[in-house]
Amino acid sequence: MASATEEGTERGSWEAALRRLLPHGAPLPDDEHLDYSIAVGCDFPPVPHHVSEVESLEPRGAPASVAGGCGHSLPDGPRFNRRRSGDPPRRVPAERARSSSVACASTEPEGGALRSGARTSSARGISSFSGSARPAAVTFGGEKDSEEDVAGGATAAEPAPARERRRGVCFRCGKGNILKEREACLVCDARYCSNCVLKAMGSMPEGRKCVSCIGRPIDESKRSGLGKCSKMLSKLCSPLEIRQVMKAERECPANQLRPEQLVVNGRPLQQEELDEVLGCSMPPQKLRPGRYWYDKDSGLWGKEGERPDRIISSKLNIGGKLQSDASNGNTLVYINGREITRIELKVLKLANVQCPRDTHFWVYDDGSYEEEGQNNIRGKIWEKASTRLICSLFKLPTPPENPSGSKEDSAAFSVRTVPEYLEQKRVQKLLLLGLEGSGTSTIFKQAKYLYGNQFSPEEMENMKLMIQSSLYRYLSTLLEGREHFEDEALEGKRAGSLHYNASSNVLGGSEAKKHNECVYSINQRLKHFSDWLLQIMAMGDLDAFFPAATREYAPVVEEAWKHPAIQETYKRRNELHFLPDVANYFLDRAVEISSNEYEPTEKDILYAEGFSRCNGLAFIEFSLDDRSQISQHIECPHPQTKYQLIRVNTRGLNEGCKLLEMFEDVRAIVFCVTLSDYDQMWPQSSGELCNKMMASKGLFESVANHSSFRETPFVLLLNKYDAFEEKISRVPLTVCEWFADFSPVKMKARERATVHEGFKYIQEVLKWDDVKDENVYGILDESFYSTDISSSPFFK
Ligand SMILES: Nc1nc2c(ncn2[C@@H]2O[C@H](COP(=O)(O)OP(=O)(O)OP(=O)(O)O)[C@@H](O)[C@H]2O)c(=O)[nH]1
Ligand SMILES: [Mg+2]
Repeated sequence: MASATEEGTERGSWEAALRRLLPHGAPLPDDEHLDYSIAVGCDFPPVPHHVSEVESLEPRGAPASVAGGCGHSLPDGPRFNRRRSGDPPRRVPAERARSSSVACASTEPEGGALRSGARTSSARGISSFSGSARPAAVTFGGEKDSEEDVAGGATAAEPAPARERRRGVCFRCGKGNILKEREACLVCDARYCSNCVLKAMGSMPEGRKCVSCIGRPIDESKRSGLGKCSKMLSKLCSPLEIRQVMKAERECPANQLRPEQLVVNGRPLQQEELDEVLGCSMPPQKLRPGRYWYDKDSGLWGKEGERPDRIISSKLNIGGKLQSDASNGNTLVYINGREITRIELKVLKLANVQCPRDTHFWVYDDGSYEEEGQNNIRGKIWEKASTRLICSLFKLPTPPENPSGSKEDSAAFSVRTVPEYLEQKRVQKLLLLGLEGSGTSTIFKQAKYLYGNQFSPEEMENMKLMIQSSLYRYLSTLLEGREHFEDEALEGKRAGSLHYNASSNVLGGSEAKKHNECVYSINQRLKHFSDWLLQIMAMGDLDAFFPAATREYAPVVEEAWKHPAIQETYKRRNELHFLPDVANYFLDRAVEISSNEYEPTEKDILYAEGFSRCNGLAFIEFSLDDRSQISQHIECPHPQTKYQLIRVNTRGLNEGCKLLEMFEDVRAIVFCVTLSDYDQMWPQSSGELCNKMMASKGLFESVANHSSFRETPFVLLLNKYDAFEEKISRVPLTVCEWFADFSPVKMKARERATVHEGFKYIQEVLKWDDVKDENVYGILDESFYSTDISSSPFFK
């Protein structure tokens, strides 16, 4: 009853107001045909004269905040939003319309809001944003506006207002579908379309937050995305604005961790302790609220109950006393009082540290260690490269190679902000994989040359032996092919002459010889050599004969290679599936290569198959020091981001790819496929031959489906494009059934420029992956970013 009376009064008053607007005596339009006026906000060019400004109102007792905030320009959408009697209350869109009908006083944060529609590239005073109190704004009219607009009085610890969510719908205009990009509020996760985001977030003094969420703490799941710009925002704002907003997002006090959120060695931190952790030269990365343990002497740091996660600066006075069960170890071996975990013990043993049960070690921050009470340093744990590699494989931390104790470094650190510093310290692991012959070693070697790593004398020696022994491998493939072609040719000959022989009856000695020889025939001496070599190859004993046999047989190798029968065989190399196209490059110089004095040139090294004879695991670290075109608009990893390129020999990958479990934490997998393999054959594990491209596909699928890489981005490199181009005119692509939907990166591993471009491309993929990091923007937000790599300048 009461509401019916209210509605009657409301109706009477707006009718009276309308009557005053209409010409005298004009009838009121009936409800159904009533045409509402719509006022739309627009940005006019600035007027040349000064327009006096109205002081903002600060009504006493009025709620001091606005939902769906706005800047100076009028928000677009209806100014009047009158509900007709009888209409059901609209849900989310109605609330949004209400917030857009709110008029804002001109008290936006200093520097001005990013204006709707128009982009301003003027610099904004970020320092004045940070932590400044929220400006008051006046609200007019809407029913119960104050209910959701309480941020002005919010304290940092207050939870964000719950918002009604509808997937894919913009929280402000209510439009959109799940495929459209949305920018999310770091506090309440409200998502806005590109038309509304600047209106809803204003000038973003604390980064991407709705105006009503300013001053509130961020949703912790979004912490790792602080300061990482989205594609959407980078399109809407100028690079300068982006930099400032992202800086504010990273550095404003409201977005920082609070000390009590961190419990170290069982005790919550005080503000000074948190400052000490964040301000030290090696702070923990991606710090999130939680319980941690910290070993002051070694700098080891980890989550409570877990193995060490990293090494941070030592000697920080933070938290409580380190407990023996801090990492939940059960090995009866102790480091600085903490019982270490099984994995740590394993690594210590691999590093040749004697550690029987009940050993108590003191370990210092440089890795030197001694047994408790013995006063005798026994060595340094992380000194050897092999130990560091093992640690990185088992995901155990190692101290930086160049300890940052040096004066220069600490001075540099102190002027940098912590987030910048953290970006720099990141080492992103890239795993390089591919079927044998796919060029992984060549890319690895190119990366080594490109990014300033030298081959050690030991590696050079290995390479030399590898090249020398490969001569025999190539020759044996040719000799085997020769035998086969010879048999084939003689059989044909015999079959052809059967009729002739039968009629002529007798065959003289020279005639018989003619019929037992063909272009593929060789003399007795070479035949002996051929039989010997093929026998060794069949037994898989090639390596046992080298380097001893190398020099001794070099002239025979040369003679065999130059023999017309072998040259004829070489002409049919397409039929010899295991003869690589570099065979002639090395066989032409058999004597020179076999000599003791031979030193492989850079070209020889790149042309050689593989990296070393044992072809095990290899890794290098490098950083890309330039910024690509794409990264100009998107906040990207610091140019000093380090990459660790790990190359694994795929021969070790059989048996369910168990080895791959060690590489769970790689940031990306670079999988190489040789384009020119589409007509090659390859022996499967059963020994049966199959198309090599299909074998590559099989390996790719098994790696891509491996449980360790569910979230890992893959980059597919289609390699040996030059060989492919040459082949495609001769052999139709249709001989292979696999050419479906993938996004290729073409690569000529022998050309440095393309390898460099390739790595820059990989860098971009990682950046996109960072941007879409689901922790940051919500798991279901598939629409948030676009990885349309065809827009990449590196996509050719
Ligand atoms: N034509 C051509 N040959 C290439 C290219 N990249 C590599 N190769 C050659 O292909 C052969 C095999 O390359 P590798 O780098 O050994 O490939 P891999 O088999 O993945 O590496 P390993 O498993 O260590 O042997 C070598 O002779 C390379 O010189 C390329 O882009 N074009
Ligand atoms: Mg190889």
